[in-house]
Amino acid sequence: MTKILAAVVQLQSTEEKSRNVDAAARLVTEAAQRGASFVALPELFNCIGRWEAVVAAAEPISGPTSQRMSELAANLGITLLAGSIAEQSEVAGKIYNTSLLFGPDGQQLACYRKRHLFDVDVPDKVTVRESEFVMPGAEIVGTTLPDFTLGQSICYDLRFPELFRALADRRADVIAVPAAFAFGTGCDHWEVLLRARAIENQAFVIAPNQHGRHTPTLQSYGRSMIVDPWGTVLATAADGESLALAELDFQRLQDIRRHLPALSHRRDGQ
Ligand SMILES: NC(=O)CCC(=O)C(=O)O
Repeated sequence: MTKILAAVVQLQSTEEKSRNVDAAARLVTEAAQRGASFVALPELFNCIGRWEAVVAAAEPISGPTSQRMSELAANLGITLLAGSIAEQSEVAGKIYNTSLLFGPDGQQLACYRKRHLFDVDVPDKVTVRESEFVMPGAEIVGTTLPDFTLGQSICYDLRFPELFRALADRRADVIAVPAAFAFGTGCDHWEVLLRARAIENQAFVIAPNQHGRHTPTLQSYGRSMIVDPWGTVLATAADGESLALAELDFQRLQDIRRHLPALSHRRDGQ
């Protein structure tokens, strides 16, 4: 198959897990009913807010949220990227920020732990120290699916082109960026970075984001997006909890790579 319909789910998650998981399930179901066979949820979709609340909500990988997502994928017969959840770690008081991938039979196909942690202090825009609560992941994850190879990242990873190049080296056709990208930085950086990563790695970029205010000091930018390998934005979510859908045409991807073979023009293997 050279074409599939993909969907990104935009959420305004809270600290209330059951509400968030129900909202996610409702929009994933709507996306599947509209024909999407690959659906992606945003970062920390099942609980976002104060870090203490996120840590308290952490689950093992095969916990209630992943079981619900596995069942959802199987019932709908779709491939589901469960954006990220807080995963319990071996260190007290710390979690992993973990993205899980489920196949159409409900099987867990991949697990990616966010590698780059958002420790920033941008005056009047955003101040966060994710590493106080989150352990960095070590692995780079690319998974070959029947229709395409998926590379995984999470949010702040978007600023590290070397991760995306490593995913391109693993032959990623689609790179997922589930995010809770901050409003303060998102206005200027979100779309530019997504389009740059798509163009330079000649891959579709699937970027479900959180939108709106989660706490008085934490606000996400929204504008969840699907970008094609030419850098064209194929779909953007409206503000609020919503969906954006777009066709991924893998023949077009191959054509772009053939006509403009920049990835094979790299010097010194870089
Ligand atoms: N959750 C995150 O990693 C946020 C990253 C972000 O907002 C950025 O500007 O980078």
